Amino acid sequence: MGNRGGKRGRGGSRGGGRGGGQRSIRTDYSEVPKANAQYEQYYNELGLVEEAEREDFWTALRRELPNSFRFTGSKGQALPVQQLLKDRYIPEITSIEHNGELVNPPNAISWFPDQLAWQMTTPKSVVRKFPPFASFQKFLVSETSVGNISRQEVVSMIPPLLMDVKPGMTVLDLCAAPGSKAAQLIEMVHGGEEARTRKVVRKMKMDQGRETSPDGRLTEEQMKEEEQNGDWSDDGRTTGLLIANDADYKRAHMLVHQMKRLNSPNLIVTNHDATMYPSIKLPTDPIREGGETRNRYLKFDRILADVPCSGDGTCRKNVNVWKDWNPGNALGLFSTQVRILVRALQMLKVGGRVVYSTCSMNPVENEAVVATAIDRCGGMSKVDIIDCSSALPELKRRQGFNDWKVMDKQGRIWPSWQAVEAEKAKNGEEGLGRLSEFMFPSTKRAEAGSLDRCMRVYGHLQDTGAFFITVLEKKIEIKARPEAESKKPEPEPTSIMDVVKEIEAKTTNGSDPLQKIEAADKIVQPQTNDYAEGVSAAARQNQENAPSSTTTAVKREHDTETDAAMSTKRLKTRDGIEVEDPAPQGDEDRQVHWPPPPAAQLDASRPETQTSLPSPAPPLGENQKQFNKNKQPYEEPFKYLDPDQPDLRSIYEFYDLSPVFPRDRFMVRNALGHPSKTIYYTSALARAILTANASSGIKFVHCGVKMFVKQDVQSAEVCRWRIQSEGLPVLEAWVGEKRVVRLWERSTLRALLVEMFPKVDGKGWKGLGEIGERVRDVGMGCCVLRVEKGDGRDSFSERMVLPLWRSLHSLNLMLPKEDRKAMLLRLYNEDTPLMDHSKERFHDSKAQSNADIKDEPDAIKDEAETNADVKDELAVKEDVEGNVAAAGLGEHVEAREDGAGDGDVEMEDDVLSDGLKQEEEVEDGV
Ligand SMILES: C[S@@+](CC[C@H](N)C(=O)[O-])C[C@H]1O[C@@H](n2cnc3c(N)ncnc32)[C@H](O)[C@@H]1O
Repeated sequence: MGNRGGKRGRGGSRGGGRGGGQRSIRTDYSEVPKANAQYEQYYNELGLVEEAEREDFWTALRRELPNSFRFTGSKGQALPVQQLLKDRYIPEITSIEHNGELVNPPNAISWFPDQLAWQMTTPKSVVRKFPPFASFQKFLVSETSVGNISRQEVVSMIPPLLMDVKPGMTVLDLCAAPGSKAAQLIEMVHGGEEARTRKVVRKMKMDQGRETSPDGRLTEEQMKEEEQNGDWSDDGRTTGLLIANDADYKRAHMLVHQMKRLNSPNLIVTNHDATMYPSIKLPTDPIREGGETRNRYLKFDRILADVPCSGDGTCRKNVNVWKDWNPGNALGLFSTQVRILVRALQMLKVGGRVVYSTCSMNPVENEAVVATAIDRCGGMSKVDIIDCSSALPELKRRQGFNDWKVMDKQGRIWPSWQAVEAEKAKNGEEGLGRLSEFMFPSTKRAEAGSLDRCMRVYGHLQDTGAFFITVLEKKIEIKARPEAESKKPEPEPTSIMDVVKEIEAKTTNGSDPLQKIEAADKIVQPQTNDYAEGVSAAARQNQENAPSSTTTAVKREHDTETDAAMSTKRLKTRDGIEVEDPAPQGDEDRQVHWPPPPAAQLDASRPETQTSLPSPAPPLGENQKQFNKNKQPYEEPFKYLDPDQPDLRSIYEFYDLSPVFPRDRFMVRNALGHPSKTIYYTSALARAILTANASSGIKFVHCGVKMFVKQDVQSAEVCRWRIQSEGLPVLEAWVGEKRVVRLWERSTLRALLVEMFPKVDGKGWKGLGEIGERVRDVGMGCCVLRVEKGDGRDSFSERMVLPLWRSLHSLNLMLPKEDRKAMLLRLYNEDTPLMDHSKERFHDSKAQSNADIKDEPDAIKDEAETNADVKDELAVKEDVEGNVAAAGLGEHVEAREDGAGDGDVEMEDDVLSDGLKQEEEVEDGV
């Protein structure tokens, strides 16, 4: 069920739904009774599927969910991994017998592009435990941990596909944790990037006469043609952005963990309540510099609202749905879902798309939400439902409902709001309090008759979970009515001129009391507290149960942020009523979000310059942690380095970094802005956003790819900053030849993977084969190891780039151990133990000569540093746990005791890089 926070919502669950990390404890699926009278009665009476399909529908829902996974499409390296599945594991799996029958191998999902998504009928629980699957299971786990595979439920892959994301777009995922769809979205944002940047570099080298015969042989004309089609403005790097958000602090950090595998400099993670997601400021338009500065706000090309929901479509995986399903779950979430969708539509560009999705089958959480949100935004002339019936042609689906009934929390089923009102008048409100008019179909609303363009996917159609998806397009700028007004007829259109005329007509002599300006009411409707009793009750409950403890804090922060955003676009009438200044509406560079999110209470009396923004965290002493009023640790600020900063200059020089590579995107995360341990890199747009919103109160929890990490060195000539493997794909093409080592033979790489510190001094280099001489001469410090493609038997079919460290006596491939193991398995089908002879050598050398002993300890430290990521993850875990402890979230315990979902607790363990457990987290991707 959706993350409703409150007593049980934070980590607990009352259903099997999604939204709060709730998942069933690992229970034997077959042992759980799969019956729930209300669940079955409601959906049968609703006619969710036709009579003839009903049995198939319920039979599928009672069967354990098949296993599914997806290859990372944007990573060149993921494609050979996909090939490996076909060549090595499928033949292996087809020979396995389980329960006396041969196992069905994984099949590519027909409607997913490029055979990147796969499904197998054998449930995950069997693959995990049955010994003959051990090597396949190891493959899945290790490739998942390095980002080549994502374990994701099949139906969860649909919404991102329908978003039609193109590289260069700005995308927002409002409810993103644990991040399976966000991972899909960031892959799309990076689509084609690897090939583009390689082409740009090749062309540059050709222009400089350094490369005459490029592989790929792109002619000038071809380059020009491609340039017109792709995202080439930043030398082929994608200029797009994904902001992935989750209201739950702990889950936002899980999201970071999940997304980090994909190493994107174009990703920002935030931690806000999506119902009042703050407007994100952009840097002031340079054209206006020197003149009047006007605020600009980011609007998005694509937004995903994969909202918290009751999750009753996940009963094939979350067995608790059967036990816990009750109609109140959906009724209580309706209001939050509407608010999230309306806020998404407000932040969308005209012409942009919002995809609304749930894994619930209940029309109250689906069609009713879509209809209400469209209605609040002014109807279908403003927001249209896109007909996706011809998209993903092989995907079997059903149309959305134009008509439905609603089950109240006592299990009575109501055909219409009128029937509810009649019952209320006759017998009182008992059991009807949560119902609202907006949960029912209405022939009066503009969307009537169009809801069949919504998309429903059921379990029996292609052996999956169930999902609801709707694609909305914003036709023109909207002014969403606040909830309080939704029941009222739309006010007559009016303009600021009417207000001005009325003010003039009512000019007073100074002693008269100020009079009310009627025309202003048509622009700004006075807010009342409830727009429908039922909804307000649900809204109140949602407010109480708001996810995590962020809500109150966000509200304050957001109020002021919104205030600031609004201040330039509002006029104040003489009686103190604020009205909208229509002029800026037409002004293209002002991104106006109107009205403010419903919960934001604007304080009109506050002068524009005065804010109550959360004060930045005071400077911390080492190892000190400071907590905000919600007992969450302050996030370290994001500080960009001056391109001429001395550490950066030493980096440019040592690596002979091309001057073309941008130098103003390096960032550190500490209040002083000093490069002390790690230097990150972000895209230009991410930089613009982090800088423009540095003191806005927006809670940015992650941005940037680790590019350089500080390292002890053995000589003053060696750069103290080594290239981190995450950042290497972005940087490698721009590193000068003097720090590049090339490798062609499989056997050479194998030796570097197995032996952690092969010897290079003395005659040691001779044992390193083709790279021996080069590494002997390259000079100490970090280098780029380029693994090149070739045609021979001992050649590679894929190109790879890895960071290498040359120390005084040895070499070290700077990869975490999990990555080494994953590569050994992928490239050599080996589970060989890694060898580390450095300690023995260190002791030998210590016995022989003191002069030498500096080297190996440093090398050992290198390795420890190589695992800095693992350490960082532990730090995240500490933060997360600190937060949990500080906030006193006893709910986790309660959730465990009552046998409901303990997903969050389980997921924390995942952060410990325990491959098997990690797999569990990804499994949560619905
Ligand atoms: C269904 S899950 C999202 C799954 C995710 N899109 C994925 O594909 O992995 C819903 C998420 O919404 C978050 N959430 C709940 N209420 C929210 C709110 N008001 N604003 C933002 N996020 C919220 C929950 O913490 C939960 O992580």
